[in-house]
Amino acid sequence: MSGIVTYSPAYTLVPTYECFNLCGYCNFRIDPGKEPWMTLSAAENTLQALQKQDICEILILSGEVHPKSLRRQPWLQLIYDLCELALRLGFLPHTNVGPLSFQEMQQLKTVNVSMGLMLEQLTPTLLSTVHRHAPSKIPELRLQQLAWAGELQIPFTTGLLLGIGETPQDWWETLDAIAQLHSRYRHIQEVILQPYSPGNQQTWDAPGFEPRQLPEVIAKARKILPAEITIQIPPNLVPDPDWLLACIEAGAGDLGGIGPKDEVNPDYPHLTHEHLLQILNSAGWRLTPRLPICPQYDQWLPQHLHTVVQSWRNR
Ligand SMILES: O=c1nc2n(C[C@H](O)[C@H](O)[C@H](O)CO)c3cc(O)ccc3cc-2c(=O)[nH]1
Ligand SMILES: C[C@H]1O[C@@H](n2cnc3c(N)ncnc32)[C@H](O)[C@@H]1O
Ligand code: MET
Ligand code: SF4
Repeated sequence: MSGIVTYSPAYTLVPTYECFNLCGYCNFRIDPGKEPWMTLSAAENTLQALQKQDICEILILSGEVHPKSLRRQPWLQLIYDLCELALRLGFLPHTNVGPLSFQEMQQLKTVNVSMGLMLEQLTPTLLSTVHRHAPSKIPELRLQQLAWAGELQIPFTTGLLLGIGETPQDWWETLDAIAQLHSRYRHIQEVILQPYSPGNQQTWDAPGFEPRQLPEVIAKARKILPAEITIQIPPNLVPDPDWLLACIEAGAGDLGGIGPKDEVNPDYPHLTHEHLLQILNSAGWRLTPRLPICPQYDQWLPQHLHTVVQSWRNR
């Protein structure tokens, strides 16, 4: 078999690393109040330097401020302003900053071409293990986000974090839940199958997800999810080229956002573009850049976003 594999040329902006959750596998978070937040002028300098490069997507990825904190509103405002800035400089923002209220999502819809939130895993058993100190990872809360994104017609990315203490049966149940929500709203663009990969900051001591298992999971996910949902895998977390190709053969059609730094997994740098191309081409696959929104969702965009997306499609 052969065909096309896509990726999104992306750069990640981090409004803040501080997070009130303490997921056992996280290598991203710092304690609240430890570091100042990103400033708009720093972001503007960074983004201006990127304008000369072939980057389309700005991924806004953040640690979380508690919904009841007085700092929640300024935090959301910063995220909004960063999206607006990215748009003004010609980029397409995709925000993944944890669970939001319906109103918060509604606001961010006006400055994002798509948004995302990983379900991680729906099994409640993780609430007494890796998610014991992570109220944002309550399964019902995350499912609610997917339903709200559907109601608001936000093109959405979700996914599973594999190897955090769940069983294979749990994978199929989480995938079924995504398929069901999608059949109601038709808003899921892509599902990320993310192998948990240990780093040197996390509190949980466990080996990573075995990447050799990934092709089987992809093949079964491909049967559970409808064909219009793309399965995405992060190539930097599948280190062996043969397993990477096996994942693609099994039905993973997208490699996600690829940029200079994987902020979530800083210990796993991406291959160079040339190396990745060489691996894929050697097996007959073509690697093509894509936008963070699929064409079938363009009609869901507010007019000002529709215009920016059209100009990217015409490049
Ligand atoms: O570089 C990364 N990009 C991540 N992305 C970016 C993603 O690959 C792209 O932003 C989407 O495919 C949209 O183009 C996420 C996006 C989401 O909506 C939800 C989770 C992730 C997780 C990661 C991640 O761990 N590392
Ligand atoms: C942004 C997304 O990154 C994922 N994430 C968080 N920590 C890790 C890790 N150690 N390995 C792989 N993925 C991780 C979670 O699924 C989160 O939702
Ligand atoms: N805090 C958000 C979440 O876990 C996004 C970043 S995770 C490193 O969903
Ligand atoms: S994974 Fe996200 S929610 Fe969990 S501690 Fe890290 S930043 Fe916070």
